[in-house]
Amino acid sequence: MTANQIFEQIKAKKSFLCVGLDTDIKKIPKHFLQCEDPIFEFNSAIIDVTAPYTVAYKPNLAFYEEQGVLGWHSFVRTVQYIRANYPEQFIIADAKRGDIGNTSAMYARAFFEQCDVDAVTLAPYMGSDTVKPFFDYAGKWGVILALTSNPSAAEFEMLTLEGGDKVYERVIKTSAEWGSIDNTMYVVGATKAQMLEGIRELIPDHFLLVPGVGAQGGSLSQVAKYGMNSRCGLLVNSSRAIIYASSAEDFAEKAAHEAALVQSEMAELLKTLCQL
Ligand SMILES: O=c1ccn([C@@H]2O[C@H](COP(=O)(O)O)[C@@H](O)[C@H]2O)c(=O)[nH]1
Repeated sequence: MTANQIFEQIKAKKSFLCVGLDTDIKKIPKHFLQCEDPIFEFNSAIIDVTAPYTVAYKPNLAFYEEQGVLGWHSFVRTVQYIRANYPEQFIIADAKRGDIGNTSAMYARAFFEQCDVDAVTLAPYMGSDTVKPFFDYAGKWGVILALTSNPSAAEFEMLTLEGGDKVYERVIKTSAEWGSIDNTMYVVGATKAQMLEGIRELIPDHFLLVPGVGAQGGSLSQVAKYGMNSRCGLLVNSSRAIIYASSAEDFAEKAAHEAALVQSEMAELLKTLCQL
């Protein structure tokens, strides 16, 4: 998928919501535990009700790997389900991969060949040879961690380097040369929304994946104010606040309601800030 195709979806849905499929078997409604593949059954129910309000899904691999081989199977089935039923949706494997070149090439094959996601999140700490193998696949994306949403992000990402750049700024400036606006996105946490203004000076045109609204308390309006560009340029993720809106029988209805609320705020922001 190209950046323009993502933008077309944003315009069509009036949404830049990414629903995070952080499916914790201990948190899903109890009746799913009788199914052969509870995580997949829960995910497909959530996807069916949230798809009208979202342009992307982001399964986080930790929640699947925690279940061993069965969890990987649930992950693959979830990706196949989205592809088959909602082919317009952008699928991000939140795996935070990155290793020496030949190993990274194996990660890229795993996610782009064995399992047809659109994008993988990447830790850039080890440098260009760890990220570039993901750019060998036309239409696929690497989503590079830049300024993350967690409280201890400052321990490394905010350190000032010789020359004055913060570590996350150097990550962005350097890695922006490795790929293009059609294969590189950056993770910037919604909990650091005001920093988006400076980040946009470095990368005005790149898409940003922004986690941290909802359960982590980041502000959607602040993210849009500081981070939106003329083609929106944002995918804002919310996981727990949507998928666990209720743990009772009405879980799907409540998840749809939460997603619809976020989408209507997004529609308003797109109208005001992006003239859409
Ligand atoms: O900086 C980051 C990078 C990744 N994440 C991931 O996004 C979701 C957020 O989930 P919520 O339930 O909406 O808080 C989760 O998968 C994180 O691992 C992040 O939060 N911050």
